[in-house]
Amino acid sequence: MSDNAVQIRDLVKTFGGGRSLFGRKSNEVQAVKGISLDLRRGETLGIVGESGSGKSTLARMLVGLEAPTSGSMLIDNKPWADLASSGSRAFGRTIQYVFQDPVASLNPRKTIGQILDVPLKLLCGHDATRRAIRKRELVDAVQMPLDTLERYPHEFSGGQAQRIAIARALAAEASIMVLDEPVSALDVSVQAQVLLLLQQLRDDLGLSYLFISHDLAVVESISDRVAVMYLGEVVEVGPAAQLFASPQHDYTRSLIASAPRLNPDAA
Ligand SMILES: Nc1ncnc2c1ncn2[C@@H]1O[C@H](COP(=O)(O)OP(=O)(O)OP(=O)(O)O)[C@@H](O)[C@H]1O
Repeated sequence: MSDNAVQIRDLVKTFGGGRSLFGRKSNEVQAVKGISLDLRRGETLGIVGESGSGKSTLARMLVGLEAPTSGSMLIDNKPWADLASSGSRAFGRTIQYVFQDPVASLNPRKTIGQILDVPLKLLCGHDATRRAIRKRELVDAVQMPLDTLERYPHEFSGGQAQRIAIARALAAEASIMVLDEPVSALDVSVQAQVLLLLQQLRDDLGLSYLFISHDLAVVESISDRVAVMYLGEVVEVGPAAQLFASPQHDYTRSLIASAPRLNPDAA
């Protein structure tokens, strides 16, 4: 048994490279190039890097939406391949994904109660009575009023919709969450509230977060440790305060230098 929530070793993901119908070889893109990384239990590990550095590909592999080309992953001590062979239900019970665009991630034709019913029924197998109790607990956990359950996604602001998406992720009772730019679509004041909620939930429920963002200020504020990705590799990983105060890698230094809110000289 490992003490880590997630253990990643020599992970590679290559796209393309196959032959088209006309026999032409498509260009190969190595989106993830041999990453080894641990997410410790109870921590928030920030992942930063510019667009195209492979952050989302890494996230998608972790939650089973994409298969690795090679390497290994242990998620809550379960080998990735075992989760994949057990189907999406096994992934859903182990690791949950929260996306950037909360409104688009919620089915517009269903009430929030019906949306929360899906994981409660399919992943947890709860009966109607138990589901009704859990739904109340979930909206309460994300500090939304009870009548949320009867309303539709379009009735909520971006920040409220992200709280609901977080409630849906909590429904599965997985202890690991991959948060892919979860506050990037929100106003700064709303961002702070959602980040605070995420921190409270992590501490109260003993969750572990992999927190992906372009926004270094957000990552610095929420992360215990930070990993910096560049062209599919992790070039630096360390405690957040240390990494931002004395970055070791040239790429980390240039990333910090170009972030206005972290570097007053750049503004
Ligand atoms: N399905 C795919 N097919 C082909 N190439 C892909 C696919 N998904 C990602 N890529 C490529 O892999 C590389 C990494 O992309 P990825 O989306 O993981 O980066 P990212 O750091 O998450 O970027 P962003 O912050 O813009 O989301 C890019 O070059 C991208 O074009």
